[in-house]
Amino acid sequence: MIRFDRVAKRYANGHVGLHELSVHVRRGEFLFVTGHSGAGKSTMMRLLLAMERPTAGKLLLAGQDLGKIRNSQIPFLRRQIGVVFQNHQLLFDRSVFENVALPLHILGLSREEINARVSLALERVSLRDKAMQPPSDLSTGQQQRVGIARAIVHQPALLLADEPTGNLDPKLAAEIMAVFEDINRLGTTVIIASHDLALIARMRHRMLTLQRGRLIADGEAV
Ligand SMILES: Nc1ncnc2c1ncn2[C@@H]1O[C@H](COP(=O)(O)OP(=O)(O)OP(=O)(O)O)[C@@H](O)[C@H]1O
Repeated sequence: MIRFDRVAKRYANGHVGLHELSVHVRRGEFLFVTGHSGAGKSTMMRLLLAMERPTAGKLLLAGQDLGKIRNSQIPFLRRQIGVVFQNHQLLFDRSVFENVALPLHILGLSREEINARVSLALERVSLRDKAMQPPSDLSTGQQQRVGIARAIVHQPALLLADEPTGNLDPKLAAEIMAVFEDINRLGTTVIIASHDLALIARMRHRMLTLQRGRLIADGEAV
């Protein structure tokens, strides 16, 4: 599904985000990306979202060459991707339902279709009973699950998460990871950037380790 072929990213200020990264991610995989601050994790995510372009090499996502993608094609690319942030960026003056429905309004779906898809997404994160409440009534872990529901409501093939458990205690972090595993079991490819090696080691998935923009390990965490 994703192929980084000697992809490099050098920013305009001369900082190097990635040096010649070569990685293949199959459809349906669950993958962690780890490494110290500045290792290149967010650069990988931004390249996949076409927020940045490679300065060398070739990056393919579902057959599309992201080095050559036209700006007009980027919104279509992003419809295939869901993104979860550490700071879930919910709107506190709207209900949980309305927060999750936002990406669907942008797609211009009918009211019935929106209701059905939001219900399904809230079901996946076990929050159907909270639909009409504002996010401020929810716990931190529940708010993060609303962020995940919003990221999957348009049924993306790929889910990216950048430090999704950064603010959570270990028990809540493990619960959030279990939600990602459930979503992955339904066929979505999941890529999670995380510093939390203890949590990653318990989960037994493939892990890429980056160091100063270079891939230094690729395999199950031990
Ligand atoms: N927009 C930018 N402009 C210039 N340099 C950047 C930019 N974004 C990242 N970099 C540089 O690229 C390198 C990799 O940064 P990146 O943010 O990808 O690392 P990271 O592994 O996600 O770190 P963190 O865990 O702190 O988020 C760093 O040297 C950083 O300074």
